[in-house]
Amino acid sequence: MYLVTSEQMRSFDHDTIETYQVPAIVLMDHAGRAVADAVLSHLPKAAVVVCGKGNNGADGWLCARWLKRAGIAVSVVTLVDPATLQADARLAHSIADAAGVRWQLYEPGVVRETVALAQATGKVAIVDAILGTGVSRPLTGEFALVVDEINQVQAAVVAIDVPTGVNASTGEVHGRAVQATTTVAMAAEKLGTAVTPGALYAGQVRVADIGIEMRLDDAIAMYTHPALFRGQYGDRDELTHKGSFGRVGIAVGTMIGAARLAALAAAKAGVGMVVVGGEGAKGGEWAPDIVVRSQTDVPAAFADCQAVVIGPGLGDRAHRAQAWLRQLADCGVRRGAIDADALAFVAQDGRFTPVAGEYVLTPHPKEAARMLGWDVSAVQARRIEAAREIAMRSGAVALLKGYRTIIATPDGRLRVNPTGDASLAVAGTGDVLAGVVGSLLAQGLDAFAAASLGAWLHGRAGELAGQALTRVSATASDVVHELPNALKAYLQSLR
Ligand SMILES: NC(=O)C1=CN([C@@H]2O[C@H](COP(=O)(O)OP(=O)(O)OC[C@H]3O[C@@H](n4cnc5c(N)ncnc54)[C@H](OP(=O)(O)O)[C@@H]3O)[C@@H](O)[C@H]2O)[C@@H](O)CC1
Ligand SMILES: [K+]
Repeated sequence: MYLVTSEQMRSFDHDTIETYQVPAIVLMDHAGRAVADAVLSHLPKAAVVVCGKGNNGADGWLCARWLKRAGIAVSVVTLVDPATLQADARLAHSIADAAGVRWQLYEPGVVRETVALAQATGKVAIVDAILGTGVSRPLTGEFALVVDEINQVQAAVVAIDVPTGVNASTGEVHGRAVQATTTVAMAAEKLGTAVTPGALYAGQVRVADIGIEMRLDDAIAMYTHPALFRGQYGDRDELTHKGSFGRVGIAVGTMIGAARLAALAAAKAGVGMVVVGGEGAKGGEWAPDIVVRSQTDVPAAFADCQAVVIGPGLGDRAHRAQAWLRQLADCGVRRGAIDADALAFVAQDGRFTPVAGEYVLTPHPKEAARMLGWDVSAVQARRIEAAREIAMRSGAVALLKGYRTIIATPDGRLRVNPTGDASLAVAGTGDVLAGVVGSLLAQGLDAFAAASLGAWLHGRAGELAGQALTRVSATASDVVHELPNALKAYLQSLR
């Protein structure tokens, strides 16, 4: 569940080698063995291991030896002349060479030909040992050619640590990347394969314990998991009453449907009371569980709430968001979810107005781009940086929506949400998320917890709606209906 950057990994490798006195070649041999096991699980008759010049390549040479011992017809294609290899990569090559592993120097077409020849005997697997955490620039020349060749042949591809071309820290793709079937990550999954676009290249990620000692602290990113919220959410005993679970205020503007979704979602996520107020509140049709306040003035309607949701369906009333936040703070209301059009009043074109208190901003990539003054394509290529920048500059928790939603805090902590699928790619699901996050904030969770648990529940509800109704037919209302089942899944994983 931990997600590490290249820099963190380098420091852990260094500690293990220097302080714990485990020689690097021992770690790499464990890595080679773990990758060989992953290759064998594809039941190939032959394997082609493609090695680069660094330690990722060293893992590849050692893996080739283990595959040979397992009776697989293995050959290495190397991008550099082994005579020029340095340090541990040189030793790894010698070990493989002494064991009789066959190898040849890369030339364009060689991977394709070697795989085609091997396919005569049965299933073939390719091992990507070209670049790991050391990738530092776009792939060009033979590195680009070999990646294209690997991606064109029909074979299972097992990537060592990260697929070549994926930046292990950021998930950016350096021009092109190996499309892996399986990625075997050493010691911990790299942040770059947890978030998009990197995640789309990694296939199934397995983590191998190769004996690296890791220092785990707040600086380490992780996947959101229910166990993180044990004791904070989900337990209710006989002595609790509606006042124990807070009141959330949902601001209603001109588009009432969005506010209705947010209000229902907030109720299903367990808040003690959902209050709607603002201009559109009185005219709307609300479920009987929703309390409608007659005040059209948002701060006055929500003065006794613990949290607010500002954004869903506000439309052209969103320009008042900033004044509302100030007035709410004066009444002691300093937590909430800010979404949709209201986000523009926190930031636009890179100009930020910081938000004080426990607030969660929930932009989708287009809204994030508008806030930062970036292109949407830049936000999608560098999602971690985008989320971090919004959090740091706004002083609020940023939740950047999309597959593998990223949650960042102003002080640099990071979570990646593992739940959710294409069922959520429909209008209104963002309003549902804002309602859930507001509900959790009103129940007392801090902004980081509310954002990460909110994304988790919302994502799981989306998956469940897709399973019940197909990803094509599932709507935002269906996601609301599945929230109780998402909550059951949450409670079950705490057992
Ligand atoms: N350290 C340890 O003890 C352990 C390490 N382990 C393993 O080692 C991996 C990290 O190894 P690493 O640091 O040697 O980096 P790696 O990814 O092999 O790159 C090598 C060199 O490639 C180059 N290069 C960069 N970009 C390029 C490009 N676009 N196109 C062409 N070349 C490019 C660049 O050198 P440059 O050309 O810039 O001089 C870079 O230094 C890690 O992922 C894991 O698998 C684990 O098994 C556990 C123990
Ligand atoms: K690799």
